Amino acid sequence: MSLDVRTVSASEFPDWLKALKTGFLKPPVIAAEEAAHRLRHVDLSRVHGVFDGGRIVATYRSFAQELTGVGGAPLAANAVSQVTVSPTHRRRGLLSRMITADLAVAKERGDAVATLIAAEYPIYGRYGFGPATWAAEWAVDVRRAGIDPRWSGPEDGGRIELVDTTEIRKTGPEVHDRLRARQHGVVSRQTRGWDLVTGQVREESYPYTEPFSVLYRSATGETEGMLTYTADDKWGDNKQPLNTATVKDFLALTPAAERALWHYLCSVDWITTVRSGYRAPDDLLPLLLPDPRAAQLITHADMLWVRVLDPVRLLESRTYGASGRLVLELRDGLGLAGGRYRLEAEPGGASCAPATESPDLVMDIAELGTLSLGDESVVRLVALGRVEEAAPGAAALADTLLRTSRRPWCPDVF
Ligand SMILES: CC(=O)SCCNC(=O)CCNC(=O)[C@H](O)C(C)(C)COP(=O)(O)OP(=O)(O)OC[C@H]1O[C@@H](n2cnc3c(N)ncnc32)[C@H](O)[C@@H]1OP(=O)(O)O
Repeated sequence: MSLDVRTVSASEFPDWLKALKTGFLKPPVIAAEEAAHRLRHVDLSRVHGVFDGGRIVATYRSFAQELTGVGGAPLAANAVSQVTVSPTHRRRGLLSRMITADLAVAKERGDAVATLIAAEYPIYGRYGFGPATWAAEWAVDVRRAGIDPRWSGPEDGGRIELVDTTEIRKTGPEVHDRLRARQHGVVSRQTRGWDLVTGQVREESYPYTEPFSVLYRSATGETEGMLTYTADDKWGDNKQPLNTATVKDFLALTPAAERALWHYLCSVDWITTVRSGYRAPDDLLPLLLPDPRAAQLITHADMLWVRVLDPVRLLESRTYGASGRLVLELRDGLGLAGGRYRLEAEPGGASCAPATESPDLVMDIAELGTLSLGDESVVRLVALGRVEEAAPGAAALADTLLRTSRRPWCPDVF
């Protein structure tokens, strides 16, 4: 029987969710209320399923997103999510069928990039995605960190306030939007995401524990940071506290807010371990501790993957720390964004246009995705054999132009 790839109707959506749960190894049941809530937050014209007779055996969804590029300009992104193929139908090319069709539509629509968080590293490179941001997680042994046990709040005139999650639901989106305007790698967060992380909507598929919530307000009263965390209420023998605080959401708009919120969390009485959640690999956390070795790196892995659809828009919309000219030859097996482009970059702006002269650098489109947010070194990619340096010195010049002093960060999993 032939397999039918098509969009899903509202009445088919609960079955689509069951197929999604099957692919993600979650119990394949869905409460009517959860299905109804999820339905309100999807654009069904971008929800695809593969039908085998009456059964949905693969799921795929994309949605409109904004990704902050280097320098703060938003890029229109096709966010790819909820990709599954049931174990009965794996490795017959179903993912390839769904994603190649969707990327072509995204290109047609004019999206600059496609984005996703990869469940497993080896899946998406073949479709032109490259890892563009990385995430690190630390476990801090608070007792060894050397923080002054008498600390009682920021010394810079700022304040840390405990608030209810209803306040986070109100204030959080604005903090996130302000962060997005200044931090490359951040993606827009969906309303449903805010409802779930603040417990406004409870679903069986999203186990929720009410977190502790704090805001950092600067000396002038501006809200410049928010933190939510849970604690596990654990005690050891001999009545010693052994509590782990786990960060759920940590958004800081300024270094002062970032320092104050970490200092606060590492100073809560009874907390002996802090798990940081996924942070940028150059987060201030380890180095702001008097003894950075108290922070053990427990995760270091790829986070946001980017698939460039429009190299001209990507390269013209970002800022550059230096001036230079490079001709890039991009190879694209899906025929969406390949070609030769001349980039003329200056701190004040850049132009990028199709070119005919010989290239300085030759790479697959996935490598441009990896370089898209300024995180990776072209010199390193040349050393790995993933970028060809056709003109001597071009890789070093590209690093001077493309890399950023602070690393990109994507706080959201979608
Ligand atoms: C953005 C997100 O939603 S991430 C979530 C992704 N989903 C999951 O991880 C859930 C569990 N896994 C699955 O549902 C499926 O295995 C999928 C969706 C990852 C792959 O679906 P399939 O239909 O089996 O992929 P498809 O047959 O199109 O494979 C295309 C190619 O990718 C390769 N591939 C697919 N999945 C994987 C994987 N997990 N690891 C390594 N290679 C893989 C295939 O071998 C094939 O290679 P080839 O072109 O050299 O022959």
